[in-house]
Amino acid sequence: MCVLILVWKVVIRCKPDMKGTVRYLAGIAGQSGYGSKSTAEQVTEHCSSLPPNLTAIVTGATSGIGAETARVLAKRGVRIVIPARDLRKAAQVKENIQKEHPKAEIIILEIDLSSFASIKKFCSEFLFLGLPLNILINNAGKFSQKLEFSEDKFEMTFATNYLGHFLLTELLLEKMIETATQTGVQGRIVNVSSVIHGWVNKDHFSFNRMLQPKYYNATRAYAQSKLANIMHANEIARQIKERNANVTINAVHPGIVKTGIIRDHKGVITDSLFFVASKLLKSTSQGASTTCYVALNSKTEGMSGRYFVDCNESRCSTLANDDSEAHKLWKQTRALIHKRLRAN
Ligand SMILES: NC(=O)c1ccc[n+]([C@@H]2O[C@H](COP(=O)([O-])OP(=O)(O)OC[C@H]3O[C@@H](n4cnc5c(N)ncnc54)[C@H](O)[C@@H]3O)[C@@H](O)[C@H]2O)c1
Repeated sequence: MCVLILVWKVVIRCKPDMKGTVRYLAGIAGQSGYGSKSTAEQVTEHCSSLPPNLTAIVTGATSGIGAETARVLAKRGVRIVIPARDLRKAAQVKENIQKEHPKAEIIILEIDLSSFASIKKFCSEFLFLGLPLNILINNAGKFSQKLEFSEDKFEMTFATNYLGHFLLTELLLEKMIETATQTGVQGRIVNVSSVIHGWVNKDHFSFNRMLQPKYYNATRAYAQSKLANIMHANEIARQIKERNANVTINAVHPGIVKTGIIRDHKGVITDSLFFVASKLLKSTSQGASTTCYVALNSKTEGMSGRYFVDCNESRCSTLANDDSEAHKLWKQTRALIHKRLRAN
């Protein structure tokens, strides 16, 4: 019974379109030819002759979906930059990838995405290397069980998942546009969101309350940050289009994947329930497929400001699709971050 409720909550309630739900549960491929069972390797199979010297930054690549994304992109010949808090874990990921692909070029740099100062330092260090930047995967994610505040005094889940990636994208966007202009290769940004963004309605979407909530609800904070990830992608896509630049930005839901973030979500999933429910979850390779599809597959070239699930374009919530709300959120976020940076 519990498992049925969990499936109902996570899969059915979160999926705005029933056709997508049926396709997901049955593992049927969608229009793209890929579906919920496709792996990251399968969706990048045709990418063996990519342009040389491609560089990707993959946040949160020390575990789960990010580690698999980094592995598969490296396998296709992309140079990988791993921004990591835990340098030992990053070194382990690098070693694992290079065991499989000895020629893989992996660079590790320190970052804490919940700290503006750390993000600025990472970006200066990366830009100092003089490398091109073709792909940015905003994948790192946090699901804080209790109310915690970041170094900059913002709620931790929102700070890590949204504010951090907002600043990272802002500081790297010009480099991506410059690389795309010089090489003629389209730059691609992927914001890893979640279907759970649909749980947030307009009443709960107050910027100030998200930064410093009075009554903390872990699931709501996570859902808000994931909604903000989609709105960020939509707004930046609009701005890039206005500039006529050759960079795309999209948001993805990776599926419900067997990773640390799900295991840590004890509020909904107890240990025994996790064991049963894990049989229904995607593997990390399936979980990384939509990110890799949007980051590398030729079928997504030129697509921007879209939302993908199971390697197919999908519908996101009405609020996530609201252009004026997205612009408002972008303005508020930018003002807040710059005020904080000036004060530091
Ligand atoms: N697993 C799922 O079912 C699921 C579903 C929907 C969305 N997602 C999203 O997928 C992404 C990847 O998560 P995952 O499932 O692989 O979980 P995970 O816990 O294995 O990976 C999260 C990664 O983010 C990194 N990270 C967290 N806080 C950080 C910080 N302050 N600075 C730098 N790095 C930080 C962690 O070190 C880790 O490498 C997340 O954005 C998550 O919200 C996951």
